[in-house]
Amino acid sequence: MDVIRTAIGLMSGTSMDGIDVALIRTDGRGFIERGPFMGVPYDPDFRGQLKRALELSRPLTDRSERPAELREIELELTWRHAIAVTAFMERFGLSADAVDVLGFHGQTVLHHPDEGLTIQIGDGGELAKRTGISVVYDMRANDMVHGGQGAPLVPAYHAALAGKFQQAGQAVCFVNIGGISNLTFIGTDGRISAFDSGPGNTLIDQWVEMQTGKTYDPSGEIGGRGKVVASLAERYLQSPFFRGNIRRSLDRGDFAPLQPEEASLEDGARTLAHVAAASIIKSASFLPETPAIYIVCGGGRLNATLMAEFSVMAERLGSRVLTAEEPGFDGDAMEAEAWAYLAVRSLDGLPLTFPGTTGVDAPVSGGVLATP
Ligand SMILES: Nc1ncnc2c1ncn2[C@@H]1O[C@H](COP(=O)(O)OP(=O)(O)OP(=O)(O)O)[C@@H](O)[C@H]1O
Ligand SMILES: CC(=O)N[C@H]1[C@@H]2OC[C@@H](O2)[C@@H](O)[C@@H]1O[C@H](C)C(=O)O
Repeated sequence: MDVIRTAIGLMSGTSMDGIDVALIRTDGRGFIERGPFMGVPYDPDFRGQLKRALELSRPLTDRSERPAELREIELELTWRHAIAVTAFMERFGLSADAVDVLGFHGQTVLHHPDEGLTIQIGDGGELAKRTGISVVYDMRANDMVHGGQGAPLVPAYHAALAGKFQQAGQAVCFVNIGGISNLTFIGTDGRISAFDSGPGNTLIDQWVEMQTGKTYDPSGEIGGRGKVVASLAERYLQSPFFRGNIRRSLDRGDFAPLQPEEASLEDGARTLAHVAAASIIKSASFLPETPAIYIVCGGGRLNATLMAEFSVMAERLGSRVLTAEEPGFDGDAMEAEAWAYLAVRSLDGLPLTFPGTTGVDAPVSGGVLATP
């Protein structure tokens, strides 16, 4: 029998809004028992430091390079993860020896898949030392070495969750609407097809923050009061990214922010919510078939304006749209759970990525193990 391990996944995503912490028990294969979840938001000062890390990383050409200021931010990020793990274990009454492994994503500061360069800051060795728990980190690099785009990695977990839909003969597509959105299609025959689908919340967040100081559009209510400016929407939707399914993954900076003079606050938020929804539909045209069901995860599912647009577009094409919670998942915890799952797979040398997910030449494992 395969070993069942207890793993905690740690995700600091492209929205840079905080650390998601989730626990699962899994054999890294078909057995998954989902445990508790906790979100630890970043304060504005640290969000500022992460934005600075993106700037500092722009000129880097070697993924291990750490200019002094970037290294300081990396250590601060790592310590914040250690504090988040400790708080999580205290809250849920767990001791360090009850957890086999931490799956540590770190923070993506640069992602140029066409150049084979992806950089995540986060020091796995330091995290293992601080928490007393083994850490699997740097899970994207080996995929790139083998011809993949280094993202998305969550599809292996989505596929493991999709069993019940497969048994019901339904082709299902997970949609993660984070800073960037990504899709995982699982056919009735188990076939996986996955890729980033376009801008998610990042453009909306940047727009709302620039105009109001709020970091996002709560429930999509600002956008809900606006109208779509077709010419602006088209500017995004005519991007070459949507013309072919060659580039499977995106960088946070691939779509330029809307400029303040280009729209009113409300119309800008509405237009960008429309762009986020339409991007998913455009990219979904490259899936092997139209999914019977979309399962929506990530913070974007809480933007009612975006969700209303997406539901209308998807239903017109014959698909049903469910939030992750409707079939019993947790849309906030999904990526952190996935990082826990991938860490366990890494320990067992199982593939993390597949030709149908990152475009890697053949299924490969990945991740680096650090012990306390
Ligand atoms: N209540 C809410 N109403 C509207 N939008 C929300 C709400 N809560 C979160 N969001 C949006 O979700 C974003 C965070 O989503 P999430 O945590 O899924 O992204 P991420 O994991 O950082 O990104 P990625 O998946 O690209 O790595 C926020 O930046 C915000 O735009
Ligand atoms: C390079 C990188 O960090 N990419 C993220 C980003 O955020 C969403 C999308 O773009 C996805 O490709 C990926 O994250 C998820 C967790 C993944 O790898 O599956």
